Amino acid sequence: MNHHNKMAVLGSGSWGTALSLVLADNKIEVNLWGHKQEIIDEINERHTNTTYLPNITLPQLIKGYSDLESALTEVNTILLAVPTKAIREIVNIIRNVVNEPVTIIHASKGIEPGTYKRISEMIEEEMPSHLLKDVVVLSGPSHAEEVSLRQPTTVTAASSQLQAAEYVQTLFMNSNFRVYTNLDVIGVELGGSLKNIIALGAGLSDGLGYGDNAKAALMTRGLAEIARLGSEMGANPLTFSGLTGVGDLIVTCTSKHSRNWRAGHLLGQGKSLDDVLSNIGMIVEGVRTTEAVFHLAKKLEVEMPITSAIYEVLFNKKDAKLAVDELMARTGKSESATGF
Ligand SMILES: NC(=O)c1ccc[n+]([C@@H]2O[C@H](COP(=O)([O-])OP(=O)(O)OC[C@H]3O[C@@H](n4cnc5c(N)ncnc54)[C@H](O)[C@@H]3O)[C@@H](O)[C@H]2O)c1
Ligand SMILES: O=P(O)(O)OC[C@H](O)CO
Repeated sequence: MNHHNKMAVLGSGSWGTALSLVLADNKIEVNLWGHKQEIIDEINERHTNTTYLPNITLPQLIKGYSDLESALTEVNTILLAVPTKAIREIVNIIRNVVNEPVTIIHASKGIEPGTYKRISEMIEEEMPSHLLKDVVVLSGPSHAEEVSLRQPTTVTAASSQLQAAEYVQTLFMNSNFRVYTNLDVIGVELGGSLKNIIALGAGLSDGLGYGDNAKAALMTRGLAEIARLGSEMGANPLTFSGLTGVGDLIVTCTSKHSRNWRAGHLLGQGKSLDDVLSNIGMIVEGVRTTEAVFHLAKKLEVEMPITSAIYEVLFNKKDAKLAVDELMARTGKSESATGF
């Protein structure tokens, strides 16, 4: 049973549209807001969003809005599915429109360069506390392309308030979309954001022509880096063994749908970063997250050799093969020395 029958989803790209479809399947009316008028017109007139989800028909319960104020009318639960770089701007508009406390769910995956903030921290900073009921993060191994085909998917709703996480579980859960709850917001947000760095690395490795051994090494030692930084930042290390840690790492490093893997793959084949990003045409969150985490790791003195290598390839044009050679040539380490 759902507690509410109307929600606003902000962001009409792949993920916002796919999650709107899950909500509509659960008989929730969705006000889907986006800033591109032609996409909103297509959603309302043809019930499709072919730029992001070709061959999918959207349920009638989804209505497109290009005016944010109208999209937020009579809703007390708002889902954000925009790139991390747009979060502060959108929350600032929300705060000027709503009069009652709202629950904000976010489904974005990133860390802000410069401030090193997680998305829930940015939301809490921008939203006055009397207008913010709860913040919940929805994360896990979930490509929009498969969710929109109603293929089995599992995710996690995390909040410091169990009731809020359970509320979001109830909103989204159905026979194709299974939702777990978790109280470890830090671990869930970091797992979902940092796996994108490692997915760029997995794509680079594949693009260079390396095999499954190399990719397994990147994923495993990448997870060790994620857990090392995450523990330092207050996450429960066990969270990284769950859906939002190893689960999302697997799906992003091994799936043809992943924008981050595809970006790494093109880079590994010798394309420039600018060409790669314009070729993909959708948000590749791992690029900005690599920048943020490279500097954060330096500040916290956490060893993250894979992240550093990917940073050098992305931002200092280091040859990707040389970066792999240097990772392999590091001094011998003990796998069990730190637990990671
Ligand atoms: N696509 C997926 O399968 C998937 C799954 C889980 C999480 N996510 C996360 O969801 C977030 C959104 O990703 P996506 O795949 O939907 O991206 P996308 O590129 O498909 O769509 C992003 C949408 O945001 C819009 N946008 C960009 N800048 C904006 C701004 N300043 N204001 C308002 N709208 C803006 C774009 O026009 C586009 O409609 C990312 O953080 C991503 O990591 C994506
Ligand atoms: O397509 P990506 O690489 O942005 O990954 C999408 C999701 O985060 C996978 O869970």
